[in-house]
Amino acid sequence: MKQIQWYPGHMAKAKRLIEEKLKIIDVVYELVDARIPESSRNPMMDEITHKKDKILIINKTDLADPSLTKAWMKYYDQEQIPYVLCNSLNDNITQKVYEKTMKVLSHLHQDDINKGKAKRNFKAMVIGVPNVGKSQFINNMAGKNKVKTGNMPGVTKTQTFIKAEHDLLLFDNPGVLWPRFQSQDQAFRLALMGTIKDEILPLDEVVIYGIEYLRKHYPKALEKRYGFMVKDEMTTIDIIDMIGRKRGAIMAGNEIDYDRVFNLFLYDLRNGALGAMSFEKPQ
Ligand SMILES: Nc1nc2c(ncn2[C@@H]2O[C@H](COP(=O)(O)OP(=O)(O)OP(=O)(O)O)[C@@H](O)[C@H]2O)c(=O)[nH]1
Repeated sequence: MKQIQWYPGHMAKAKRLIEEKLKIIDVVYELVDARIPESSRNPMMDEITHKKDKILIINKTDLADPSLTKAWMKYYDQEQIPYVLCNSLNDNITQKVYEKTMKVLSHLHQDDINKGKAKRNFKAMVIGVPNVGKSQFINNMAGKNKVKTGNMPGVTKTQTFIKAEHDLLLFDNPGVLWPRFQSQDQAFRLALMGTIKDEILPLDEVVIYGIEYLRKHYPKALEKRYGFMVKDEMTTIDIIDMIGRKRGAIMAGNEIDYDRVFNLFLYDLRNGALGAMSFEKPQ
């Protein structure tokens, strides 16, 4: 596979906007996808946020493999990186995010007390690569449906400032950063999760990568979802063909409609229809 160069023009602008806003914020919520926690981090995060306090928000935990999530918790504990596990879609996350924020910012709180200042409302900013759930997280924290969400990379556009519960102040325009491509695996993982646009990598290669990964790590998931036995002698293409036949993705002449198979497989994978699974484990 050729080296992927991906640094869209608007990302340079996004970086500048983030740096501008950071001047007045107290803490960065760095959102990542629990299924690929490291691959969905941005390589320039530390450079952009300098010494700002950061909390890693490990989002979409409902879609991730619980045993691998445990391994990541151990890893981040060892690395002394403060984190919160979130399912922004269904859980009430405000309390735990608030508690972690107070813990991480206790030095600011103490400064205020020492200087005899009134308790301030901490200001937070959400930053993350596309499609990790930044808008959903903010909606959840805000307690009302204010931000538009969608399963398409790059939908977050509007800009306002909102008051979340517990008097936390949150920019409702999250900082969108580009993901990194340091290896082929990383690029494929990001493509599988819908973090990069489907046009960036060849869709057939992404789907083949996904099916081979599932076959190795979660073979039962394929069988359960599509209703056929994955036999040892089957090639990846055989599996794709079987999914097509089982799901009726057939064109005239009894040919498999590969575009439909690719799209339905990726839809299933990204939305948890194949079960909770993760695509990366700590090194
Ligand atoms: N299952 C599950 N889905 C989630 C969670 N958080 C967000 N989503 C879904 O993931 C998709 C992307 O969420 P968004 O909030 O639009 O993501 P974003 O990071 O703001 O995306 P961009 O605008 O592309 O930067 C949407 O379909 C959300 O409903 C979660 O914790 N669990």
